[in-house]
Amino acid sequence: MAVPQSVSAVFSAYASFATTMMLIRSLTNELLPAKFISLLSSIYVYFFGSLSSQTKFVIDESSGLSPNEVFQAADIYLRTIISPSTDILKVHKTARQQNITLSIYKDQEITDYFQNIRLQWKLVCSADSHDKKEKRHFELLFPKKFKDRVVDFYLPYVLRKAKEIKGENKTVRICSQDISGGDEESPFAWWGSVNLDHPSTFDTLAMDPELKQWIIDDLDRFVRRRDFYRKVGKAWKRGYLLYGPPGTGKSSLIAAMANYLKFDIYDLDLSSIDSNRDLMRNLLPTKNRSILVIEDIDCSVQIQNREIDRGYGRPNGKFTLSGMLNFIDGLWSSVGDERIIIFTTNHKEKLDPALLRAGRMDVHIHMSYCSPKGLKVLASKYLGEEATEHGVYGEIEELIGADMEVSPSEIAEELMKGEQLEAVLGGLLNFLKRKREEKMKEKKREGDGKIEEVVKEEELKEGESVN
Ligand SMILES: Nc1ncnc2c1ncn2[C@@H]1O[C@H](COP(=O)(O)OP(=O)(O)OP(=O)(O)O)[C@@H](O)[C@H]1O
Ligand SMILES: [Mg+2]
Repeated sequence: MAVPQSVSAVFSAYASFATTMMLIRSLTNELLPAKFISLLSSIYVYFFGSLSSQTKFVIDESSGLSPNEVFQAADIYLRTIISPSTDILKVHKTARQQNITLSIYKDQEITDYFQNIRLQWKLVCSADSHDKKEKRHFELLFPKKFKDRVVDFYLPYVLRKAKEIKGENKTVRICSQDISGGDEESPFAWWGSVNLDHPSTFDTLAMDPELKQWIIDDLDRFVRRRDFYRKVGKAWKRGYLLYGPPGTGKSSLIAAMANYLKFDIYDLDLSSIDSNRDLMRNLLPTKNRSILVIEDIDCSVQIQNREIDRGYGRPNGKFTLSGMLNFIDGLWSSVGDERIIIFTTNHKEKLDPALLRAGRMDVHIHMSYCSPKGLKVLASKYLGEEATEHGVYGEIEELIGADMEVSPSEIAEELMKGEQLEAVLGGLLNFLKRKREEKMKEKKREGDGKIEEVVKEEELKEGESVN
């Protein structure tokens, strides 16, 4: 039952009064009428509960294989309400963190107040006799009659607060099966993680500005649409296929997306996955608000189309990419929220058509060779705005505009070769000219080859007709 704040404040005063009166009563023996005392005590019990009417919630660190988000949120939230009276605190800071963090230590209690409800948190640790790993859970103690309010309002508030705090301090992490796990950030052995130190942001990405803006808007829309996905009964996920030649920024775009959304990246190596069960074991511990990345998908196709007869997976069944996607869809519909999946490939034409079918991947993004607009971003980022006003720049721009197939990564490499504007731009111009010459020679060779083939074919035909 909801209690208006002002009313409850009045009764709060009454309650302290009642407690005091009861104390006086026990000391002075029947100084106040018994009926009055009993009335005051029942008011106290109604609004504030008594020790015997307390409820305890137990919040385990994980539920099955998945981390328990309420535990994680409580861990973060409680750091912000530690009171000066707490006796023991845990102090930590990794090399990359800017500030020292204080957090609750085992068996320590922290008191919180929410809508006049007194809530007592305690971190309890116990050694698991099974795998000798320490098991942790929080206990949350509060008056029984507020159970609904705690579930409906307080815990969502803790989740929300933790999300805000995480957003402010979040360092984006990249998780991979190749990094050994089991640390505090990734307690499940098969996903180790390190901070993503990729400096790529949408600001530094050289690509068509309209396409860039479209992607940013698409991401914004995606994170805003929780209710929409719920309403239409779809898993809250979005799939992107990034395709294009090497060095055009596919991996950089993924890093920019992660840095923009502050989502962790899970880098999934399909060659290490044998079956749906194996895939499930890897995907279940991944967190919400994350990006699952599968790079060079065209190379994985062969691996994944192989027969499976290792005893797990379907014996002699096929584990295909599109089957895998169906599986991920199903899994995420039931346990995942706010997930992004990104495939990259250098050869879109080699992909399984089932994967390209409409609706499979929501968005296909072509990362192409550098355009004059892309050049501008790169030159001003690497050399400063003045580079684009330099005389040589116009020549470079012209070459790039004339259908040159040069990747942003090749240009970036040239731009890093020195600090002297003139020398660097001159170097880039020479590089482009050399590249253009090579290409012309190659075309000529191809042309000559074709002429030779035609001549040979005609000679053959003549020979046949003579015979
Ligand atoms: N569009 C771009 N904008 C800015 N820098 C870029 C861009 N593309 C490439 N680079 C630079 O080149 C490097 C390599 O690019 P990246 O790894 O993103 O390419 P890729 O498309 O993933 O290549 P691959 O197909 O070989 O995986 C990046 O670290 C970055 O410095
Ligand atoms: Mg890449």
